[in-house]
Amino acid sequence: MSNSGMVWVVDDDKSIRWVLEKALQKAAIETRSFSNGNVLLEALKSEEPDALITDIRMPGIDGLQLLKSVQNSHPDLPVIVMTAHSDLESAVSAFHGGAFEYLPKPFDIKEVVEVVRRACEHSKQRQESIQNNHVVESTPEIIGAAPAMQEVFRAIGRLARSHITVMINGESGTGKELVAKALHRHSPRASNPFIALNMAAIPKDLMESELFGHEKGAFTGAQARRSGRFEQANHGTLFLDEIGDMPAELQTRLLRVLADGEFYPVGAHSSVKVNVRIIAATHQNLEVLVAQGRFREDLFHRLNVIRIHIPPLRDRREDIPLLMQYFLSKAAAELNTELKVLKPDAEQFLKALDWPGNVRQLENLCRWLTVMASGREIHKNELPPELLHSREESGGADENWQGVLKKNIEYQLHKGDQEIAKHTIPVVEAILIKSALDYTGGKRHEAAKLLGYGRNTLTRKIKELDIEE
Ligand SMILES: Nc1ncnc2c1ncn2[C@@H]1O[C@H](COP(=O)(O)OP(=O)(O)OP(=O)(O)O)[C@@H](O)[C@H]1O
Repeated sequence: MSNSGMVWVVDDDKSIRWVLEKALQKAAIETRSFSNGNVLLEALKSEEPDALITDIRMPGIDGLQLLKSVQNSHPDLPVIVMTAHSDLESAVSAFHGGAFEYLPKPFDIKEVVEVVRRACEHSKQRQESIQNNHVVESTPEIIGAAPAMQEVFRAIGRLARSHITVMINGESGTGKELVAKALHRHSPRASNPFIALNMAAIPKDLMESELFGHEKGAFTGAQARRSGRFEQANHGTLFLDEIGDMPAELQTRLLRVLADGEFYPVGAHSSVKVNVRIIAATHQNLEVLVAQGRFREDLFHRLNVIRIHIPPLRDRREDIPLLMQYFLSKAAAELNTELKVLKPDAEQFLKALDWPGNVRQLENLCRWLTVMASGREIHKNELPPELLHSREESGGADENWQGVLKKNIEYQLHKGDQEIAKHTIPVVEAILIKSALDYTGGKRHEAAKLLGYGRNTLTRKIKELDIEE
């Protein structure tokens, strides 16, 4: 089995198999495809992937039968079930049949990669914990030298040994879950479960039973009693990601559970008591949601006891090289290949990008580079084309004056201009002096000091360059 993750895909539709293969390979995940479930079940007798993606509707053995069969033979193998959106019934069955995740069609490729990666991670953690003979929560390091990250670390330290509710704010991929795990690990609950649930990833109809569990027969497909995440997190921590996506009725239920410490699973007649620490996270501005009447104010206040803000990556660019080094060595170890090294031109370029997907996007890029870059050293021109272009499209180069200057010089060269330095340097120098004079309100003495020129030099240059004051 590969270290990076091996996923088996079963779908009778060749084009879907092709799309999935391409997307997963690009994300450095190995794939093997099957056009029907029986062949896959046969292959499972001799080999085991990290995760399985199956369609629901297929000729021969269908997705749900396959799920059932795999559950019997390989109960710990994560199965991801794809289904058309209209098929809610089957989605409910899939979820409660024990599918790791359900993916509504038409699916978003990014989402597929994300879910598969999570499934592989899940598999790996389980294998590690089996090897170590006890359940271990993997303890990834949190990298961050930027002052804002140091502030986050201080907050984790100050909150250690506490049971207090925490709200984590930050864009997607900034590391909210990582911080939540760190809070858990440094709490008195560390030896009890950390359970994460992403409100944005679960179909609304399934959320209630996912959180609170259900009794046998509570609804179609509920063949047995199932404990909810609250119960699973008893004495531990429940991480509620994307809390802003929680529907109104559930907000009310959650508030009641937080107040009473007990709840009724769906279809149950007796209540369950739990002791759970809540850590909530969101990329949204909950105050705005409250003002719009989309989030309960009383629940907001209950959750918003302590707030930790994780800044987007573009606001802590100094961490980009550190994170890249960390992820490149992690990817090299995982993939059992040589460590790739970024050359300064590539690093400079990456440091200046905006990273809308934050740390997660950076991590994915490092995996991609580890697999795709041909040599040990990575130059700028070996970066994925979409990254190189994103900069041009967003006009990002304009924010970078060296880039603009470079383009201008290239243009002059192209035109066949002569004595380019002689023309360019005075222009740059004039901008330098003019800005300093504007800044000091025309005080030459101060401007000279700020620029590092002698007073006389500045006077001479003002004259030579014909700068108006
Ligand atoms: N400071 C960091 N150091 C090392 N790894 C990090 C850091 N921040 C994030 N990561 C990694 O980046 C990935 C995304 O982080 P995480 O899942 O915690 O983000 P998130 O904010 O919870 O995202 P989302 O809101 O989309 O769920 C994870 O693999 C995580 O381990």
